[in-house]
Amino acid sequence: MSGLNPAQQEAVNYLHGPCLVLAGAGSGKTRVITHKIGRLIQAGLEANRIAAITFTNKAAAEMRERAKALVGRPAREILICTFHALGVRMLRQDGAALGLKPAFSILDSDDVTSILKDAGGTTDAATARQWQWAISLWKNVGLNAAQAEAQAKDDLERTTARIMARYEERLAAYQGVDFDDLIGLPLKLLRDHPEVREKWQQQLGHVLVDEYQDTNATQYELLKLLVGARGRFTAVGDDDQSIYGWRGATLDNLKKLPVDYPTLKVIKLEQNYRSTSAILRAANNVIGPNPKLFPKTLFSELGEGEPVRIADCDHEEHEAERVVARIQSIRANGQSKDWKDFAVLYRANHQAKVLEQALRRAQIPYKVSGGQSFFDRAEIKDLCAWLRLIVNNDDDPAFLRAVTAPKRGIGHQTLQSLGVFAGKYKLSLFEALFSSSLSSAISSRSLGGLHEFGRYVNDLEHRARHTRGAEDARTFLTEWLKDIGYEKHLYDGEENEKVAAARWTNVLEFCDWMAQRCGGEIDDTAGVTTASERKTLLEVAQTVSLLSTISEREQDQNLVTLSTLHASKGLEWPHVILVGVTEGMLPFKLEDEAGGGESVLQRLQEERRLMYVGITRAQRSLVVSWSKKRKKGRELVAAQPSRFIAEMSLEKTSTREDPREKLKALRAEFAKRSAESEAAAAAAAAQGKG
Ligand SMILES: Nc1ncnc2c1ncn2[C@@H]1O[C@H](COP(=O)(O)OP(=O)(O)OP(=O)(O)O)[C@@H](O)[C@H]1O
Ligand SMILES: [Mg+2]
Repeated sequence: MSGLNPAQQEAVNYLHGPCLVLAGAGSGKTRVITHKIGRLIQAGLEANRIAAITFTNKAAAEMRERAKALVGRPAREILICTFHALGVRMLRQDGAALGLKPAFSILDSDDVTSILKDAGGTTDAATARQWQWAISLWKNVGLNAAQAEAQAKDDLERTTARIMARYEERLAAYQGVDFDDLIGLPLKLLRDHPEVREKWQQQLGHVLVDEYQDTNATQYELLKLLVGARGRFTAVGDDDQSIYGWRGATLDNLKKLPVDYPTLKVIKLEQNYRSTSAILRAANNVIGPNPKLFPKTLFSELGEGEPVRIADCDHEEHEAERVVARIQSIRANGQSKDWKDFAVLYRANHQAKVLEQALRRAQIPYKVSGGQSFFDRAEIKDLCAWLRLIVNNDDDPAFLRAVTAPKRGIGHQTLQSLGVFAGKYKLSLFEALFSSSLSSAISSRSLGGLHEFGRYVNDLEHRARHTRGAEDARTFLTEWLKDIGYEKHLYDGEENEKVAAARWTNVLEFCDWMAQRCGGEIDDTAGVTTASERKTLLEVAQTVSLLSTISEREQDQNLVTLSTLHASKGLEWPHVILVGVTEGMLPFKLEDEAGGGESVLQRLQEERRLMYVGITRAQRSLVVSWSKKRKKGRELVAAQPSRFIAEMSLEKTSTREDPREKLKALRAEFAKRSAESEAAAAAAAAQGKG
């Protein structure tokens, strides 16, 4: 119980009923979850009967580390994962009740787009993505295609609902599930199959949920069915940090809890342990104008600290230069030595580019989180497609990708004929390939190529099933890449040799990572299998498509973080710089998109929460920067500081950084450095002589 205040202790000790911890940023909610895991184990609950649900894989990995430090070995048996990974586990174990094979495929967003293009008869990706968006929102509120059509408000919605019906048929045929199904199908499973529900309710002794404010309606229903009438759960959250409304998350889940669980114990935490008073005041001022779901007060005992600074910049590049100068000057004056003490946060992914360029020029090491993930790279997607196909032969999108990566003389025409044939006989592409009547549709030469491919996949599957442990996996992967000639394929397909080499390095890194998983050396943060046991390549391949980042490895590296505000949730850094706090960027274009589902006011409130999340990531220093020009398409337009800057109502003690002062400091810094390097050169020369 050390390291917990009385309110936290109360939450941690309340073991046998429903409990909600509702509190502002940095008040130790996540700490309550990790300590409560320890307390539950101490009270005799078996580790494998505890489930802790986090918002991202990365948060799960961190929580597992903390749990390990608290309870030691049993930590590996606790189910610590996202709602989606929990869904995967449930479907692998019990999906048969829904007609799902244990080896079903998880389709990523690109797969979904291409299936929708096909289902809706368009080649336009933008249109397909619009459908995708609408379908996802429907699924998140628990509507199926028929229900969506029944409640459609206009022709567009009706058409989309019909496309959804065709899309769902295809998923069933592929044995594929999309991300929303990872919540929707487990929910259906528990609803419609009492014996499965009973099993899970018996199995789970306590469920803990972090970032509860960002759960959606289906996740809430799933949670309810998992915990059953006993309601042994602990949810922690902060209504002021709800920032995924646009993806279907709803604060109704907070309002419903006391109604659905009349014995709910509500605990509030008021002390913030993260930020200085100056930072906390700015945060409280910003969130002030939002309507209050629950009244909250937050205080800090970390002292007043540095004033929050505002940086007025001329344009984006100028902003990026000042970010660099800020980081360098904090390091120069000895306040922080580590790169990992810094984070630069922004509203939209595309804002990272200018920052990356400036950091590279200054040779500052950084990582981009919440941006393009390792698994989104073309070469990694190729390899994943092969692995998916090995795991589930009926995965048509994976088939189409693998059969052309690398190209093996099977042309577009052949694949199209194969597709038509498969459609006619309701077969997957892989099944169709071995059909005896396929020869009527395809030339014998092409048929030879297809059969060879099919036999090769079967052979790989057989070998992958019997490849266990890191060393064998390494051999398998090396041989496989050689067999298919993947390295040559990369170099042939890329004019720039450096780019090809970088892509090949990614491939090797991926294989290494797969091998480590086979050896049980890496915790499986998706929680699909238990960590630390040796696994077969086939088992590891099954979980691959769910893991969206390899960033677990980056965790300990000493790098500056660039991140979207959304991806920064739950994290903290000593020094934070919020960039692009410019009207139109944050809040993001409110007017342009007015008339959507939400009102402009609701959207403004969500943007304000996003600003609050950003400010409250900072522990010791915070700079908020904006620029007088912002990009609108290709043009630069005049811009105003965000209204949130005024809303922070910084007192007079807060400084607006004066660029001239900065320049003076930088010049001094430059002079100091050149003196240092001259001295170093002189010393080296002297040594040379000696
Ligand atoms: N009782 C405590 N004593 C000292 N430090 C604490 C205490 N509780 C939490 N902390 C520290 O305060 C910081 C914030 O805690 P934590 O991340 O759990 O807050 P949170 O409420 O989950 O924040 P967020 O809303 O951003 O997710 C962490 O560095 C944590 O270790
Ligand atoms: Mg937290």
